[in-house]
Amino acid sequence: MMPDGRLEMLDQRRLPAEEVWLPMPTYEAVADGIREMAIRGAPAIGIAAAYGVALAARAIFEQTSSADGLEVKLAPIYAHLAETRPTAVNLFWALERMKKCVVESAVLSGAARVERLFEEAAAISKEDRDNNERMGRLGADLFGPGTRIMTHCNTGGLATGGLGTAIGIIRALHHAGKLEHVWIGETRPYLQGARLTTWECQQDQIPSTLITDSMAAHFMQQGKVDAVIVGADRVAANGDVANKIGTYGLAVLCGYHKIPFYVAAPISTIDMETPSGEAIEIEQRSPREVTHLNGMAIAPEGMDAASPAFDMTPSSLIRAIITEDGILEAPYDVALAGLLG
Ligand SMILES: CSC[C@H]1O[C@H](OP(=O)(O)O)[C@H](O)[C@@H]1O
Repeated sequence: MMPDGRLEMLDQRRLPAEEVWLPMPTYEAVADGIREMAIRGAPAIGIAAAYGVALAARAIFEQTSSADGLEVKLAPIYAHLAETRPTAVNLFWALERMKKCVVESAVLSGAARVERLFEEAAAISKEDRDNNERMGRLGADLFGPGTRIMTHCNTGGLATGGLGTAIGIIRALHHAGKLEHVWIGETRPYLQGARLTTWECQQDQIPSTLITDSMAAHFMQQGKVDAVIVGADRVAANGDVANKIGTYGLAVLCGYHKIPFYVAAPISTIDMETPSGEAIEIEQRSPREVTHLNGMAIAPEGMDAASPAFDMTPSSLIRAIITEDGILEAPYDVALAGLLG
């Protein structure tokens, strides 16, 4: 959110080559940005959707000179934003929180009510930033000096409201002088690792190496990985985790190589309404994201391709789930219920 009240988002599809800020004048623009992954990352998607609701309320007020009846008038906007991507629970968590704010702000009128919604969206973003810092400190305490971490996808500032989840822990380790190296998985097909995590690590001068997804097992076998830390898009009530495609394979490799596999996730990514990983909807994206790279075909014309954007890691493969309010261990159903009281 710019000082003059305009919303802009860094177009993550253009990184690392170009830093292009996209104006987000309407909730439709926000929805397009989420759907097309200009903005991506579970917490960041939730924050963007929250601002999308506030933008819609401002448009209604400007068009009708009234902020009355927003509870009804915003219903199609919630639905439009909810249809963008199905897996990251943060999107739905943020929309529910904004719905609650809309109801509670009915005591206000006009511009004051609209301003209250922007304040709530800003609060969601700030809370995520603060949560990242707490999660970073808690996670960094798990490791000693000379730690070598492997990570997948992008879970940093581009994906959250702050320093990141898994990358927030990596940053905390680096700042504590305990991080020897980070192995960054490229994360085909969108290349969040190759394009975004590398960009963030270079900015912070974090010692790191980009590897292809197919190299992960090799470096584990070479004894060069002390732990794997990844993010999450949805944590089910039994501790199963949906995260970027390729996560499950890393967890299985960790089990074989006896390397601890950690998930870093804020409480806003925990979904106690979903009993287990089987119930999590896995987003299926365009096969073109697999058959093309920067618009250039890398597979024969007409070749079918699968493009599940996420996979599900069973809780049995997870050493601990690191949240801003504590580090959870199995049995996760008990630990999660205890955390969320
Ligand atoms: C802290 S980001 C969490 C999660 O979101 C990413 O998915 P996407 O890039 O498709 O939005 C990835 O799964 C990260 O681990």
